[in-house]
Formats: sequence, structure tokens, C-alpha cells
Amino acid sequence: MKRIAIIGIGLIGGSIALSIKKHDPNEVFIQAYDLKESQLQLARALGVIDHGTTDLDKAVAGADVVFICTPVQSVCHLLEPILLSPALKEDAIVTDVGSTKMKIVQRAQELSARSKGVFIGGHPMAGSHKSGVEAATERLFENAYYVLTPSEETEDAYTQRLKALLASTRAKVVEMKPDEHDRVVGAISHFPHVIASALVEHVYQYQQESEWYLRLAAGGFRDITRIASSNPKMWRDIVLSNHSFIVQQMKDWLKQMEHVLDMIDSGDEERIEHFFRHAKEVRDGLPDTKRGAIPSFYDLYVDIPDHPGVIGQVTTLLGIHQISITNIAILETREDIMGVLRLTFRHECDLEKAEKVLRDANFPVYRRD
Ligand SMILES: NC(=O)C1=CN([C@@H]2O[C@H](COP(=O)(O)OP(=O)(O)OC[C@H]3O[C@@H](n4cnc5c(N)ncnc54)[C@H](O)[C@@H]3O)[C@@H](O)[C@H]2O)C=CC1
Ligand SMILES: O=C(O)C(=O)Cc1ccc(O)cc1
Repeated sequence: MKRIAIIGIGLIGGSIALSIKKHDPNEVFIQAYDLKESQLQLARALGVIDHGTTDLDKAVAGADVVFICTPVQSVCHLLEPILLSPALKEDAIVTDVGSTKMKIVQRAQELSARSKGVFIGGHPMAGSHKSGVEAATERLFENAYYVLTPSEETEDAYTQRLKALLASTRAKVVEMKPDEHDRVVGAISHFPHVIASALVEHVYQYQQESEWYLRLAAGGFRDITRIASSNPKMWRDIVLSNHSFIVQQMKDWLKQMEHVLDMIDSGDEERIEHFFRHAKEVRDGLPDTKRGAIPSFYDLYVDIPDHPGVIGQVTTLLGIHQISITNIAILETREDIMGVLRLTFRHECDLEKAEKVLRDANFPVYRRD
């Protein structure tokens, strides 16, 4: 029986646990640690873990592989008590899922000589703007890249052992140096999150002048700012931990914006069209993966008319048809309706069934991403 420890059982820790468990249900025992007893209880109730504890030594005891799945600043703090834990098994692999790698790998290297285990940095390049174990799904990492950052001293046998375990995620595992990882991921993930949030803030300032700004916000604005709905604490940690690259990229961006400003101000038709054409070509040429770096969750939206008991009708209908909902939220209000209900499902087939059941009952349902 293989023992896997998950430290921080949220969206990513839960999704790793589920994918490993689904692959080998009878051969794996998943033990978890979290600061929040409630997350451990929920994870146990959802069948994501076999055992939960708020005692770190007990959680790592006897584990063959330990995944640290907390926000990145906590990963740095947890490395010492985990790598130097007397309960850590000889030759255990300790890995993490943090969105940045340089600081984490550097801290692990400082501790490596005194540890019984071996640290290999990791980062699954898939996620969501949702968090918590309730949003975890075993298919989250399917077809996404999963970066590992073994150091030059890491014996290849350990890396191969970890890769074999990660095969259950069906991600494409690749190896990178921590600095290259942080520079590239800074540009394609971290900095875009800063831009998305800044764009929301930008329009919010205008909103003080007229309420129409956010009321009219649709289509493109929604698409480009979707990631601004992500977990603020997680992104605070990421930005602090990848500070230098993000600051550099921000300076490059300001220069780029100067060019764009100059181009638009000049009214030069040819330059402006070329700007949009080139961006379109690069964007259209992005690798067409079924599930990319930001895979959609299985969300269904229902417009809720303004009369009592409607939300109850929706959930009852789904219950009668035995369709499980992972998450439910009322998102926004428009004048003509009471709100938009977002129903999240763990599996695509549940979403399809729910869509049919609700449509047959004349609810206005739609998908959106
Ligand atoms: N959410 C995403 O899209 C992605 C996140 N990541 C990385 O994965 C890590 C986890 O992110 P999520 O699973 O989204 O967060 P989450 O908020 O869903 O889960 C984090 C869990 O860690 C627990 N936790 C926090 N501090 C702790 C501590 N000191 N000790 C023990 N438990 C602690 C929390 O209670 C929570 O259950 C972060 O480092 C993030 O940068 C990586 C890829 C994608
Ligand atoms: O790709 C994005 O930017 C996402 O929103 C999903 C995500 C978030 C954090 C990561 O470390 C990796 C992927």
C-alpha cells in the first residue's frame, strides 16, 4: 500500500489526491494535513482523503510522497518542519505545487543535507479561479503541463518515481530550471493576473462617474478579467514570491503601452491594423489543447426569475435526477431577473444532464466562459 501525504487539502491538493486515488483505489492511502479542521472533514466526507489530521508529523509519517499544496509563502515555511520531521520516511519524496519555484527550491536546498527525504519542486499548470477541496476534480490536470524542477543533485530515480505517480493526473510532465520557470510563468500567468485585476480597478474608478460602466460590462471585458476572480491570498503570495520578474515585466509593459499610446494617438491606420493583426495571429496560433492552462470547470448558468422558491425548484429537480452539484452561487442581478445562478458540477456528464433537465422544465440555462 502506497502512502501519500497531502499538506493543504484545497483545490490543487484535493485534485491531486483524487487523480491518484482514482488511478489505484485499493493501493493508495491518502493522509492529509490542513490548518482548517473543516477542510479535512469535508475532504473526508467527499472521499478525497482516507485520513485527516492537524498534526503535521502524523500527516507525513510513513508517506512515500508528500505533496505540499498550500499558498507559496506557507510552502516555504512548511519545508523545514516537513523535510526535517523525525516522522519522514527514509527516501520519501517531498514535492510541492506552488506557482513559483525559485524561493521554494532554494529553501529546500538549504535543508537537503539534513533531510531523510528528497525534495523536487513541482507546478501543475492548471487551475481555476475557484478554491477549496469542494472544487477539486480528478481531471483538473488532464492535458495540462506539469512542471518539475529537479536540481542537478537530484538522482534521476527519484524524478522518475515522481513522474510515474503523476501519470495518474494525465498531465504532460516537463522539467525546467526554477528561474526559467518563474520568468516564463511570470509572463504568461502571474503578470496577466495583475493586468486583469488592474483592468477591473480601472473601470471601477470610472464607475464612480456613471453606473453604466460595470452594468454594460459584457463579452470581452468579462473574458479578459475572469481571472481577477481568483483567490486574493494565493495571488498575494505569488506576486510577493515572484517579485523581481513581475516588476521587470511590468516595466517592459509600460514601455509597450507607451508605443501603443503613441500608435493610437498618431491615428496611423496601417500601424493600428498591423498591431491588431499581429496579436490575432499570435493568439490564433496558441496550441489548441482541449483543456489548456485555464481549463473550464463544469459550470451552468440559470437565469432566476423574480419569484419565491425558484432556487429550491432548481435544486429539487437536480436532486430528483440524482445530479450532484459541487457548488452553487448567485452571481449578479439584472433588472429583469432576480439573479443568475451558477451551478458547478464535478463531471461534464452531470452538466449535460442538468442542462437538459432544467431546459425541459423551461429554465433559461446557458454555458459561458
Ligand atoms: N488555484 C490554482 O489555479 C492553482 C494553484 N496553484 C498553487 O497551488 C497551491 C494551492 O492552491 P489552491 O489549492 O488553489 O488553494 P486552496 O485555497 O484551494 O487550498 C489551500 C489549502 O491550504 C490550506 N493551508 C493554508 N495555509 C496552510 C498552512 N500553513 N498549513 C496547512 N494548510 C494550509 C488551506 O486551509 C486550504 O485548505 C498554491 O501554492 C498555488 O499557488 C498551482 C496551480 C494552479
Ligand atoms: O493559468 C492561469 O493563470 C490560471 O488562472 C490557472 C492557474 C493559476 C495558477 C497557476 O499557478 C497555474 C494555473
